[in-house]
Amino acid sequence: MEQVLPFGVAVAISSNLMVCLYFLMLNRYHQKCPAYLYWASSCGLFSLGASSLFAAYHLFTFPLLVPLACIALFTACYCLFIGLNRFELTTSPAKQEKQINKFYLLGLAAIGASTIYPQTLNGVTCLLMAALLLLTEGCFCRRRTNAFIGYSALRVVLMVHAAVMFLQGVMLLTQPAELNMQLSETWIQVMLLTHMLMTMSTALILPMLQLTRKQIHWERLANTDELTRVLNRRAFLKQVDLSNSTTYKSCLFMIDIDHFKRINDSYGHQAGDEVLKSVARSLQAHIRHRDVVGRLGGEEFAILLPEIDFTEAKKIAERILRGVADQLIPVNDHLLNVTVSIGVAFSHQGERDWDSLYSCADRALYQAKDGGRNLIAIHDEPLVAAIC
Ligand SMILES: Nc1nc2c(ncn2[C@@H]2O[C@H](COP(=O)(O)OP(=O)(O)OP(=O)(O)O)[C@@H](O)[C@H]2O)c(=O)[nH]1
Repeated sequence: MEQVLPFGVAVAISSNLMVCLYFLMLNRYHQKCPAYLYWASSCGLFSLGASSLFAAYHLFTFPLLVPLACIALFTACYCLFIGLNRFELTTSPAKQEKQINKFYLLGLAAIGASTIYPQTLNGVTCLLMAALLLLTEGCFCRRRTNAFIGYSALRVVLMVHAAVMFLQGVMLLTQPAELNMQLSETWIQVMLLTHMLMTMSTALILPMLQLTRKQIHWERLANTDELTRVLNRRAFLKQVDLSNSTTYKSCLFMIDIDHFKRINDSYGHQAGDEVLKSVARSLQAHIRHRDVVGRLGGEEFAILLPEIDFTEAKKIAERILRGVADQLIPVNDHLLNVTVSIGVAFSHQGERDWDSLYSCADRALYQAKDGGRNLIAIHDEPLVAAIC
């Protein structure tokens, strides 16, 4: 029996331990992200399980060492899933976690049962680990993300690890008992090396994903109007720029709540805020997927509608006018009813830049206000009578 720790096993165990320490350090700096702690546990348990297995086959004959090592290895995969789940990589974290918890308990029972036939223990554990890794991969494969490359790399590593575990499991279960011992050693080495690959890549990928997530969060905060949750003026103008560079045909709605000052004066500023929120929701409910709503300031909103023709734009403006007028907004035990006026301007072939489109839509808006409010005015067209 070889008593010296093979080089591959030693490297893999020590690198897993190093990654474990690295995640523990990250956990200290990101206390609000428990994923790091679970990942550290996963690496630690992997090293512990693998070195216990090695010891059980080469150093001691303590009967419980192999089952305990198998439990540590299986738990390492479980921690890996929980870490990813807490990192919000899955679509419905609570539901997924419940299902995996059940699978984990069943797995522990299966490991316990296979101690009756000790030669099946390693094989069963391998298969259970492969299944858990595949379930983990399956849990977040449908997730949409901006960090596509990072997530794809993570998925590939998970799948490779699962495939290795599966093959090892099948080999261990189908080989005669006398070859099992030899295979067990190979198993420990391959398993450790694939897990090392996985922990190394996730050690690089996870902090990168964390950074991307924070960036997205800050960007969203900077671009959103705090009260109404639509784009703020700056972000809206950025969208206009972007749209101008990709489309020629666009339309702008300028929308202003009628007699909004009266609402503030009669019901208070907070009631006014509720009205602003309701109107913003109503605008968003009546536009197309690619249209963009922004709050330009006060009670003035704008909607940019790219690639739209006259008839469709008019229909959307009518829907908005009707939708807002039909809305009953609960405010201070009252149900308020507000209306908006809409000014519309088109740039059919890119003939108008933003300034000219804005001033045309703004003039149309004043026309709608002058015409009696709750109206749509289209620039260069006769005033549209109240449609609703
Ligand atoms: N509650 C609330 N009020 C705001 C906010 N921003 C601006 N206002 C108020 O919106 C009101 C705008 O009033 P005006 O520009 O006179 O227009 P209006 O009363 O809507 O009248 P018309 O536009 O002519 O129909 C002012 O009283 C502002 O104080 C806000 O964030 N919350």
